[in-house]
Amino acid sequence: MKAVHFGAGNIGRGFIGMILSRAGYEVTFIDVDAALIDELNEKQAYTVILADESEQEETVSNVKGINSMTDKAEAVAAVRDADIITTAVGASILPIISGVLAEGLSARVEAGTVPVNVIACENMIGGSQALKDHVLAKVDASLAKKISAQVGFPNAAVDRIVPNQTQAERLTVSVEPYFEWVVDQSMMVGDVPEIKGITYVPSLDPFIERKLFTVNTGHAVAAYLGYHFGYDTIKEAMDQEAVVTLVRGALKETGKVITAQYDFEEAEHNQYIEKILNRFMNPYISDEVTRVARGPLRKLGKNDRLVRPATLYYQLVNEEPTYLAKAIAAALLYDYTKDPEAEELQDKINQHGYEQALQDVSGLTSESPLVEAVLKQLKTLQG
Ligand SMILES: NC(=O)C1=CN([C@@H]2O[C@H](COP(=O)(O)OP(=O)(O)OC[C@H]3O[C@@H](n4cnc5c(N)ncnc54)[C@H](O)[C@@H]3O)[C@@H](O)[C@H]2O)C=CC1
Ligand SMILES: O=P(O)(O)OC[C@H]1O[C@](O)(CO)[C@@H](O)[C@@H]1O
Repeated sequence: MKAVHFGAGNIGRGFIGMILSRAGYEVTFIDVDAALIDELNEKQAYTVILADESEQEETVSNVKGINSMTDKAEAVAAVRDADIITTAVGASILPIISGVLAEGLSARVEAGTVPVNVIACENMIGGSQALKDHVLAKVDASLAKKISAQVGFPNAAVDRIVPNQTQAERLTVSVEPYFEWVVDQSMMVGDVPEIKGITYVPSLDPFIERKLFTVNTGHAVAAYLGYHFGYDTIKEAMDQEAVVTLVRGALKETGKVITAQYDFEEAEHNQYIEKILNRFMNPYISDEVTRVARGPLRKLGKNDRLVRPATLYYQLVNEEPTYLAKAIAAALLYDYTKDPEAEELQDKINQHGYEQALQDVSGLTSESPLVEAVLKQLKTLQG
């Protein structure tokens, strides 16, 4: 059985590749990082270490790599012949990988082979569907019809904290013990592969929103406020009672939105929140605030982890989401110069001011009460 995974980075090696290899797949990583691909091909295995007191090590074997920059034809052929295809490249890279996917899937459906599923494992709502849209936009109408019939793009939620790595051995990756991979079965085609570690559900909405608006919202709040208060890592930020109070406050707000919409019990959801706060405090993980805060333009987007739950809070709870508004204000202050999106955000703010910049990146209009709430919180943060 052959798996093709786009993105041999932290989550690609530390989570998705590991699960697929454990399930008996030969895993081919497609990436653009030449040195990483060379090393994967040389060693054909790598180590995953659990970030807890056990420091348990697992060898992930039966893996290889293809550099899609230099060996595009090989990447296309791997897609054509795969039994399952996954991605973890970052939301903004999905349009870029859709070219190789479109060519490989076109060759596949023309040859009339068995159906296949493509699962985007990115932190976003509707990731696989978005990837499908990019792929279909690259082929003619007849191929689009065949691909739609023979290729499933089931949306997924993936949860495991894998920080940037500082291992001496480049391929080695340290990961938190916890993981969850949930896939929307209703969007799949053909036989559903039995893969230990994947949970198939009839509808993904409750799971992706619970995950994105708890794990990712909470992490983003800790990162933007942590950065604002001068901390380097999530752990350092979460060692401050004041930061924990702000993160917990934001998660209580998103919790109200989640339990108002979906069938999660409030008490059970509160336990989920506390478990996640503990994961952020894992002393065996050193996670830079700048990794978790990366891409503030994306993270301030209309459907992303901060603005969407804050907007829903007005609609479903009918109150002002003060903690989320503070986190959005902190995101607007995020000026890390090595992050191109932070640079672009600060340029926008310098040119047009906070209010206009917020509206531009979030799609909120001047009538939205959230804009005023954020500006109010901005003043408190700026002292
Ligand atoms: N690190 C984490 O804890 C988690 C990350 N995710 C999601 O997984 C995705 C990847 O995140 P990370 O693994 O942390 O990032 P990463 O930066 O470690 O890995 C991304 C990989 O994609 C590769 N890449 C870039 N452009 C490419 C292209 N055109 N074709 C093929 N590969 C390309 C990069 O070279 C890199 O190896 C993101 O969407 C993230 O939100 C989801 C859950 C957890
Ligand atoms: O990958 P993104 O969406 O930029 O954000 C970083 C996120 O990745 C994670 O490490 C895993 O989901 C989160 O903890 C964090 O919110």
